[in-house]
Amino acid sequence: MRIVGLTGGIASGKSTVSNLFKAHDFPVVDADLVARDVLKKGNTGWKKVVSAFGDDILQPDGEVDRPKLGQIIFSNPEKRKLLNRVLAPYIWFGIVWEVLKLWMEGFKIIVVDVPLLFEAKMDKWTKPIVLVWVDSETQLQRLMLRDSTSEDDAQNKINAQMSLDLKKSKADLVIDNTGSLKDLREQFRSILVIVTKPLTWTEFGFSRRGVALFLLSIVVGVLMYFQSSLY
Ligand SMILES: CC(C)(COP(=O)(O)OP(=O)(O)OC[C@H]1O[C@@H](n2cnc3c(N)ncnc32)[C@H](O)[C@@H]1O)[C@@H](O)C(=O)NCCC(=O)NCCS
Ligand SMILES: Nc1ncnc2c1ncn2[C@@H]1O[C@H](COP(=O)(O)OP(=O)(O)OP(=O)(O)O)[C@@H](O)[C@H]1O
Repeated sequence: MRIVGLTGGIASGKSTVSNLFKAHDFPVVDADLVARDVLKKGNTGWKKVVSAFGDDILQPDGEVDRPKLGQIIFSNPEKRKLLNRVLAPYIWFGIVWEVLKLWMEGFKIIVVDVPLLFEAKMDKWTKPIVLVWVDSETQLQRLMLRDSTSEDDAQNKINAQMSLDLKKSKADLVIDNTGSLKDLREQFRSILVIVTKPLTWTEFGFSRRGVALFLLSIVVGVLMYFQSSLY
C-alpha cells in the first residue's frame, strides 16, 4: 500500500489538489474533516477541549464555537500547543482508522490530506509527500479573500504553521500553486505519473493482496510440512 501525504499551508491549495485526486478516483482522507468529527459535541475530543478551555468556547447548542476557538489559538501559541496536545491522539487515531478502512476495501494508493503533516510528525508514515506551495503574498491574499478576514487575522493563521519554504525542503514533490488553476492542473498531471508508478515490493507487502499472499504462503508451508512428516 502506498500512502501519499498531501500537505501545504493554510489556503495554499490542498483542497483544490485533493479534489483533483478525487476526480481521478483516488481515495482521500481529509485530516480537517477527521478533526471536525473529533470536535463534535459529545465526542471524546470535545470533552477534553471543553475541560481544557472551559464552557466559554461553546455555542448555545453545545457545539464548539469554531471561529471563537480559532481566534484564541491562532493568536496565542501556548493555547495552540494546548489544543494540539489535547486533540493530536484522537486526530491521529481517526486518520489511521480511515486509512485502515480503505486498506480493507483493497485500495493500493491512498492520499492523506494533512495540513500539519510535518508539524505533527506524521510525515514518516507517508511516501511520497506532495507539498502544495504558494508564495507568501498570494497565500495571504487568497486566505483573506476566501475567509473574508482581516490581514492581521490571516497573517496570524499563516504564522501558526511551519513556513512553506521549510516544508518545501522536506517534501518529495512540490506543486507551485502561485499561478492559475490551469498551471496547477498541468503540474498535477506530472505528479500523477510519479504517484501511480508500480508499487515497490515493500509497498506491495503492505497492501491487502500482499498480506493475503503472505498468510496464504504460511498456510501452504505449514500444510506441506505436516504432509511431508506423515511419510
Ligand atoms: C481551531 C479550529 C476549531 C478552527 O476551525 P475553523 O473551522 O475556523 O478552521 P478549519 O478547521 O477549517 O481549519 C482551517 C485550517 O487552519 C489550519 N489549522 C487548523 N488547526 C491548526 C493548528 N492547530 N495549528 C496551525 N494551523 C491549524 C489548517 O491549515 C486548516 O486547514 C480548528 O481548526 C481545529 O479544531 N483545529 C485543531 C485541529 C487541528 O489540528 N486540525 C488540523 C488537522 S492536521
Ligand atoms: N491556482 C489558483 N488560482 C486562484 N485561486 C486558487 C488557486 N488555487 C486555489 N485557489 C483558491 O484559494 C483558496 C484556498 O485554496 P484551498 O481551499 O484549496 O486551500 P487549502 O490549502 O485547502 O486551505 P485550508 O488549509 O484552509 O484547508 C480557495 O478559495 C481556492 O479556490
